Amino acid sequence: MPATPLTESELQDALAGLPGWTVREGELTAVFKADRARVPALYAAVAAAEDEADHHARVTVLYGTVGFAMNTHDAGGAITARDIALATRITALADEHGARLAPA
Ligand SMILES: C[C@H](O)[C@H](O)[C@H]1CNC2=NC(N)=NC(=O)C2=N1
Repeated sequence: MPATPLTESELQDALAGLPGWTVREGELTAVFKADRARVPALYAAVAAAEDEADHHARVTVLYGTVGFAMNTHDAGGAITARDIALATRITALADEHGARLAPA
């Protein structure tokens, strides 16, 4: 998958398909409310997806929430299709593990 920066309109189109994800300080970001007991399994599933994609998010685990943030270092920190693809996968895994988007 190319590490080509998305144009602004490409990014807006992609975000339209990723409810709850926003660009914050240059990173594609989302926060989910999660049952702490299910966080380890969610993280393991996300880690496997990251390794499969060779693309990694910064994962922040707080009491009751799990946050994900990423951009593409190989594209100088831009948001690329790799970020969108991983965010899409993370959203599905969060849903599978009972995690729900946290209110903004
Ligand atoms: C060598 C390896 O393929 C690269 O460093 C990968 C690893 N994971 C990555 N993760 C993220 N978020 N951005 C990258 O550019 C990236 N590059």
